[in-house]
Amino acid sequence: MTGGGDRAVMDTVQQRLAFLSTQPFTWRSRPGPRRRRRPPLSASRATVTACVLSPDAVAERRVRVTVCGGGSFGSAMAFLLGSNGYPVTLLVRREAVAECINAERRNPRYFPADGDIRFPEAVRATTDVAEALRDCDLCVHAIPVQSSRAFFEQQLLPHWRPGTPILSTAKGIEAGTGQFLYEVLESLQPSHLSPLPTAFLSGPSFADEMLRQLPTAAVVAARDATLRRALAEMLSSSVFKVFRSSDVVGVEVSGAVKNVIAVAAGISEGLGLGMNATAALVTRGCSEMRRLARRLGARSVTLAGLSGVGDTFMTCFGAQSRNRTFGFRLGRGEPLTHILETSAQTAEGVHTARALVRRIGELYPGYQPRRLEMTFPVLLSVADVLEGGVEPRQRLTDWMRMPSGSEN
Ligand SMILES: NC(=O)C1=CN([C@@H]2O[C@H](COP(=O)(O)OP(=O)(O)OC[C@H]3O[C@@H](n4cnc5c(N)ncnc54)[C@H](O)[C@@H]3O)[C@@H](O)[C@H]2O)C=CC1
Ligand SMILES: O=C(CO)COP(=O)(O)O
Repeated sequence: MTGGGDRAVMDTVQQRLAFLSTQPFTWRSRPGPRRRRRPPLSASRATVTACVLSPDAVAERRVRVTVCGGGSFGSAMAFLLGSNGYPVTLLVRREAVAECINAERRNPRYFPADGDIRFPEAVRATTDVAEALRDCDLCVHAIPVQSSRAFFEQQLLPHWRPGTPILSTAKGIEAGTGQFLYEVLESLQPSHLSPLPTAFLSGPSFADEMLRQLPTAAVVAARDATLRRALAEMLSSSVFKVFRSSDVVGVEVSGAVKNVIAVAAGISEGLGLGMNATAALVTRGCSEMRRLARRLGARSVTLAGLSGVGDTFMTCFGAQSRNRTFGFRLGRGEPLTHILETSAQTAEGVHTARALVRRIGELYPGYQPRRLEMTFPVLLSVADVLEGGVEPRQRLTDWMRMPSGSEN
């Protein structure tokens, strides 16, 4: 900026900034047309319970946490909450894993043997579910979706103290029922006990990066404002930034659907179709995610947030994503059964893609199959490919030939 006009502009800007810095900041909402907020469908049906995590207990680190599931994300959650000073019990399935965690402070399967990552002293492990849940004030659920209902019914609920909040981190749809995990939890509301206070954590958060204490941001969704505030405070640290949301449906639907889009992105890369095709699939997949989630009552802003496009971008383009890797191997021509047999960890998108076919059919009852295919081409194509009925490349060719109207 050298001209006199530019200098005048700069002077004005500086004067304005100097003026503003002397004024107390007050937020005034701009008058505008009144918007009617539509509550998420199931929010209106849900019972909101009082939060049992008192601000004092949170601030004084007195909340006793039990993390169910000693896989990669359960370990990352135990590490995060233990590092934040809360006493954590990690419920694992194998005695040898519990012993290694207690003796060496590392999970033998997920912590590099030669690395220096160690659980803080606040974390201890057990295989005994009764012991793990006995004095628990907060239960963090990190077990894959397909095993969740059986775990809740057979292990968690018999030992659950009424009122103890459950924070779910699993992302997917139950194959047998077509239910998202928030719906599974709603369906389990024990009538003889007080309702389950539930919350959901989602967002772009690879477990491995959390263990290496790399900066991560996520969103915690709950219908109870006190619960989400307490959880956000417990989880937040200098490397873990937590946003809050009341849109449980949006956070849960996007967290599940992004795994299917990641399988599509992986297939595209495995086929060597190039970044143009992959970016197009991911973008259109996000439109389908938005359409489906809105149908279920989600808010658009959630789908544009961390659990929506944020996690979708990371999972679709991050090399360590298991869903993307699954799709990549499929695109390279490996048989599905072989990939399933040799995948050590959970790729939730596989079951979720198949369950979505049923769920989409239920949500759009008047639609003919062809119309559904035009409405959800990416999501339904992944299911078709996984069912083995169609070659991935053929599906993409079909999609390219479909009429494309306005972008929405
Ligand atoms: N790994 C990651 O970066 C992230 C994973 N998630 C979600 O967290 C959930 C769990 O994923 P991961 O920990 O990555 O999977 P994982 O495959 O690493 O581990 C799953 C763990 O669950 C345990 N498990 C399975 N069935 C069980 C049962 N019936 N009872 C007790 N334990 C059981 C297994 O023993 C295993 O330790 C998934 O829904 C995933 O989408 C969410 C965010 C990030
Ligand atoms: O959900 C995840 C990170 O947010 C993990 O994705 P993957 O299960 O594809 O590895």
